[in-house]
Amino acid sequence: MSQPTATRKHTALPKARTLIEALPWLTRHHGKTVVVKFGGNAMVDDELKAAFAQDVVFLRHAGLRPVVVHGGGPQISAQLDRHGLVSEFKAGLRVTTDDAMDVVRMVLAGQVQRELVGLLNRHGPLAVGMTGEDAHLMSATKHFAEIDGERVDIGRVGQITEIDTGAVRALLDDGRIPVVSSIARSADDGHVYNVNADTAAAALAVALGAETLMVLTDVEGLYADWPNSDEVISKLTASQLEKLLPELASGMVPKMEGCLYAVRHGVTTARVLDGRVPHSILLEIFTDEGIGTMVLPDGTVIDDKGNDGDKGEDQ
Ligand SMILES: Nc1ncnc2c1ncn2[C@@H]1O[C@H](COP(=O)(O)OP(=O)(O)O)[C@@H](O)[C@H]1O
Ligand SMILES: CC(=O)N[C@@H](CCC(=O)OP(=O)(O)O)C(=O)O
Repeated sequence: MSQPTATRKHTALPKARTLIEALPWLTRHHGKTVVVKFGGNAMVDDELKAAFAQDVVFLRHAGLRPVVVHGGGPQISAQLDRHGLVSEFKAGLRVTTDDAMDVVRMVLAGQVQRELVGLLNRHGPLAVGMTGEDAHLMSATKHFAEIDGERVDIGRVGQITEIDTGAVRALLDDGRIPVVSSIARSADDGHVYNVNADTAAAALAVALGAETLMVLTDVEGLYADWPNSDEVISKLTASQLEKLLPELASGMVPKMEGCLYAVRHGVTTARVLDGRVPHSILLEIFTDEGIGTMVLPDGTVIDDKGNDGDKGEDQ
């Protein structure tokens, strides 16, 4: 019998290279908890939402423990509008009247969460939806906004006082994917509170001892000089971010405050990603590229090339 003279050229070989590129990241993140916040502004179309669900299921099958916290600001505003209620934001937070609270809860828990759970569960019996009310996941007291040194009443907006991670951990241990709406049970008056989803995601990441907080939004990352320039800050330390905070506007305020809180309380990296890019989660976690903005704890050395102790180190 004759021996083959040359190795056959397999057209699928680049796919193997892509898979192998992911190996160090698979090793690094195995068994780690990742809190992924999916912002309402990033839920642009059905295709993107389906790609988001695929990525999260991929993380789960790759041995990570993903937890989804979702937003829905634009969806809430649209529904309020249909009810003839106006949307007003103060210090980046929705002024939430009792009537608006009913709408917030209906849209987040009844629409956005249900849709994401449905998309994830196309891939198997994985996702379980919950709000902060379930099993005392998130308790809150009334939050007052601070504007120009004044304490301003913004209605039923909550400040998280306690997180009971028991139910989320039980779901993760059972191989499920918790999908959390940012509504908290009230620790002071028996009702519920509206919590900004970035704030909720950061608090949950800390309480779970997550390795990564990933925030998907509708911009490429944190712009150094928004809205004048599209230069994205690729990496910064907690202290560098703290200095920038007073210059930030609108939705970026709770987002970056959340990232800062997370890395100051044990989360290894907090990242802001462009949710409009299909499969941005996989690109960020499993490739050498790294997209968006990464916030690292103080003490991480970032050199001129933007290298640090994360991407590229293990190669
Ligand atoms: N420095 C900045 N870099 C990027 N975006 C910024 C910045 N400052 C303010 N923004 C605004 O913050 C928005 C993202 O926050 P938000 O609208 O709350 O999104 P999400 O629904 O994803 O939470 C961006 O679309 C942009 O308009
Ligand atoms: C208090 C407060 O502002 N809550 C937010 C909750 C939803 C949210 O945060 O959604 P995004 O992540 O899409 O912005 C709101 O009512 O819009």
